[in-house]
Formats: sequence, structure tokens, C-alpha cells
Amino acid sequence: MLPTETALVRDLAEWLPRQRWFGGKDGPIDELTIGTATELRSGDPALHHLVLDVRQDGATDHYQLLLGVRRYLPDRLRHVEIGGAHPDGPGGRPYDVHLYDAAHDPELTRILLDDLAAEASVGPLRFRRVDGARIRTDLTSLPITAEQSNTSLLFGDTYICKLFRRLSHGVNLDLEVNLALTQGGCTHVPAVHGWIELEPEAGTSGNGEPVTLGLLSDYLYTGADGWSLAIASVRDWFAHTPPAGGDEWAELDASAAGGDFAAEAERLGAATAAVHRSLAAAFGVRTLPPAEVRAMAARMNDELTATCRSVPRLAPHAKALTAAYLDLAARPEPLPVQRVHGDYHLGQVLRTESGWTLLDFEGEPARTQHERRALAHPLRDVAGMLRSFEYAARFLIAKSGTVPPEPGGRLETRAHVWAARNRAAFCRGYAAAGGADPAAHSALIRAFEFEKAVYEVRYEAQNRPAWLPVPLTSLAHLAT
Ligand SMILES: Nc1ncnc2c1ncn2[C@@H]1O[C@H](COP(=O)(O)OP(=O)(O)O)[C@@H](O)[C@H]1O
Ligand SMILES: O=P(O)(O)O[C@H]1O[C@H](CO)[C@@H](O[C@H]2O[C@H](CO)[C@@H](O)[C@H](O)[C@H]2O)[C@H](O)[C@H]1O
Repeated sequence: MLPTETALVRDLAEWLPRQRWFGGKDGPIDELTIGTATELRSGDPALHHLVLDVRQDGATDHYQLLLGVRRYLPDRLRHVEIGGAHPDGPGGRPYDVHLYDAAHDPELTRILLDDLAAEASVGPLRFRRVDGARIRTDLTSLPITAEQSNTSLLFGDTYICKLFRRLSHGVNLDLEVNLALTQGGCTHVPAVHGWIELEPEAGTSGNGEPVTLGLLSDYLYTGADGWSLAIASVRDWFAHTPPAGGDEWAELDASAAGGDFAAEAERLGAATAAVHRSLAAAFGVRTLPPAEVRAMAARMNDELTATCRSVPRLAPHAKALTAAYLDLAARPEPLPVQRVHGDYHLGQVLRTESGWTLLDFEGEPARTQHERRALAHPLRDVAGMLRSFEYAARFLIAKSGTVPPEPGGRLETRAHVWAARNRAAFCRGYAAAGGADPAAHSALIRAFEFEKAVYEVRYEAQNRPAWLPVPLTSLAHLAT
């Protein structure tokens, strides 16, 4: 029932760049081929698992797609149509079925649970269960609507199944880290129940390891993500009016707002330190000699230069950033490094009734696999979260579009005060729980924060241009 490969490839090449999770939006697709195609269900609707090999600028990336095929497409699936039959007219289409992104079709996605529960192998796909896990198959799925680099399906309020879109070579970091942390007794990550993988011979791996396609974990349905909680606090703080006749400093005291986030920020700092300890125990620690630290600082500066070229609005800050990288390069002592989160921000943490949980250990989506796997100093994560406080503080200003986001504006002053209060609380919690004290490592923190801000400028320019003022405005503060 699948159309000819030529027609399918043509439709996919048109559809792919429009997807939020497609990582190659900055350039054209030179060639798209179907790497593997596995039928998971025949009939109408049918389900095919595809790995798409996408060549861009001399490199090939692999993307996963669950392709649904139906003769008639119900309205509820129209928004995820990829191509196919046009019953209202000839439309010049060479086949008479509808193709669509089946991640949005619960009638088909339930097959994933069936196959996980049965530990099935279908063609090159293997469905794996964690030892002792019993997987329920009576649940229907709903894709989550979060701004995501992947696609996650909720199965009832029991499981979340993350389907990785851009596939990494070998075992996915999220699976590797979550399994190791769960087995090490860390309670700050959701328990893993199973995963889906592609056998190494199937072509995408290249290193003899299976390629991870999906991860089934506990859905922490009572959790609230750190970003929403922080934004609620900022909203409250912006709306707060100091009592009439009160002293002028009340304007600058973020603790006076009802939705103060500082106690949560402090607890989040403590949870972060605990996870860093568990990561060190599970994967070990090594030290980078000064020459490697210098090489790292030089890489940061190269990235700055390249980003200034593509986003000239970053250029006015370049001098301050280079100075921070030079400070790092001048560090005489070796730098302890270990596995870290790698893309740590408020959207990656959930507050449940029992504490903070950390999600998504895949690293930054805009980086290569090699870069994502690199060991780092744990304060790199701390710096990531500090950047996120900067983002949360300024998001409402950028979003409303009514207030000029230049430093010095009334709301910008408030944003700065909110960020400073929560940054300090997070660092306090991190150090008190045994993490390296950020206050005692200001040169490291500054360099890591700038590195992340440069990444963000690039990320926003490519993915969400309307957000670009957020990292740029906070840089205007930090780089002075
Ligand atoms: N185990 C979980 N329980 C509850 N919500 C989750 C869980 N895992 C992820 N989420 C929600 O899904 C969002 C995206 O998940 P994430 O793993 O960060 O995906 P991506 O790598 O695509 O960005 C998170 O911000 C969180 O709100
Ligand atoms: O969550 P992902 O792994 O997809 O991470 C990418 O997208 C993030 C945005 O969704 C991006 O984070 C940036 O925006 C956040 C607010 O949306 C903010 O809290 C972060 O501090 C900021 O870096 C992340 O950088 C990117 O890798």
C-alpha cells in the first residue's frame, strides 16, 4: 500500500523542513533517501517505521518517522498529513492513499506498547523491556504539545514514550544515563520501563551498537515543569505593587511578591548537586590538564566568531566574551570533568510532590553526538540553569512586545532583580548540598554562561527568531 519511493521521497522532502524537530533548517536538503522501512502493521490503517537519511552540506543525518497510511484520512489527522490522495481533484498525485505522521494516531501507536510488552523483534527493530518491568497495553496515547526536539506520547497517566527524531549513533544518551542513574538508586530521574532500538547492522550506527529509537518511562503526571512555575512567579512579581508610601527599595525586593520562587530554586540547586554526585558515581570523573582547558576555551571562542558572523547582533558583546574565555584559558590547575546533564534549563526539570526530577539527558540538540558525549565540569550545568533564570525573567517582556526590552526599562529592572534573587538561591542550594560553590568559581561560571548564551543566540536565530532578544538582552547585562 506504500506509494512508489520517488513519490514518497518527494513528499517527505517537502514536509520535513516544516517540522519543529527537524535540525537542518538552516540549509537545503541535498538528498533524502529511505534508509530502512519496516512494516509494523499491515492493512488500513497501516504503520511503517522509516529511518530517513537526510544529506545536507556533505553530512548525513538520520531521522525517525512513524508513517501512517490510510485510504481515508479522518479530520483529526489532517494536521499531520504528509502527502497523498486528494479526493477533491486530481492534484497530480501519483497514489491514492494518505500518508501522515502516525505519532498522532492512537490507533497505531498502541502497537508500540504491545511490542514492548512482548519484547518483539520486527525486521531490524527490537522492543526491549527493563528486567522485571510489566508493561500495560490497555492505554491510548496522546502526543504532548511541548516545544520539543523529539516527539513524546503520553499513554494515559502512566507512561511517557519519547520517540527520538534525529537519531544518534549508538545508544542514546538519555537512555544510557537514565538507566545508569535508576540502577544507581538516584531518585531524581523518572524510572525507565523499556526502549526501542534498531539493530546495528541496519545501517545508521556505524559503531556496532544498536541505535536507540524510543524510551518508555514513568509519566510524572502530577509534576509541574520548572519553566511554568518560574514564569508564574515572574508574572506575579511584575504585577506586584509596593504599598503606597513604602520605601523605594520595596520596588527591588522580589521576595515581597506572592509567587516568590527562591525556595524552589534553592531546592532545585540541591537536587542538581545530588544528580551530579550520582553521575560521578555511575560514570567516573577525570581531569582535563591545562592544555586541554586552553583548547576548550579556544573552541568556545571559535564558536563565538562563527555565531557573530551568522547573527551580527551578537558582535557588540564579543570583546567581553573573549575576555572571559581568555580567563578560563589562563587557569593554571587541571579541571575535573564528568558526565553532566548537558542542556540544563527550567524546561528540563519537573517539580513533583516529592521533589525535583531531572529530564532529558540528551545534551544540546544543535550539537554533534561527539560534543554531547564530552565530559564537562558540573558547573556547566549550573551555568545552563542560571541562563534559564535569565530567560524566565525576560520571557514575558519579549512575549508581550509592548515593553522595549532595553536594559533600564522598569520591567527590565524587575527582571534583573528576579533573576539575581533566583540565581543566588539556586547556587546556594547547589553548594550547600555538596556541589562546587559557584561563588568560588566565578571565572568558570562566567565562561560557561557565555558559552551557553552564544549557543542560545544561534539556536534562537535558527529555530525561534522572535526569541532572539531574550539572550541578547541578558547578555547586555552579563557582559558589562
Ligand atoms: N517523565 C515525565 N513525566 C512528566 N512529564 C515529562 C516527562 N518527561 C518529559 N516530560 C515533559 O515533556 C517535556 C519534553 O520532554 P524532553 O525529554 O525534554 O523532550 P525533548 O528532548 O524533545 O525536548 C518536558 O519539558 C516535560 O514537560
Ligand atoms: O529542551 P531541548 O533539549 O529541546 O533544548 C533546546 O530548546 C530549548 C527551548 O525549548 C532551549 O532552551 C532555551 O530556551 C528555554 C526557554 O524556552 C530557556 O529556559 C533556556 O535557558 C534556553 O537555553 C535549549 O537551549 C535548546 O537546546
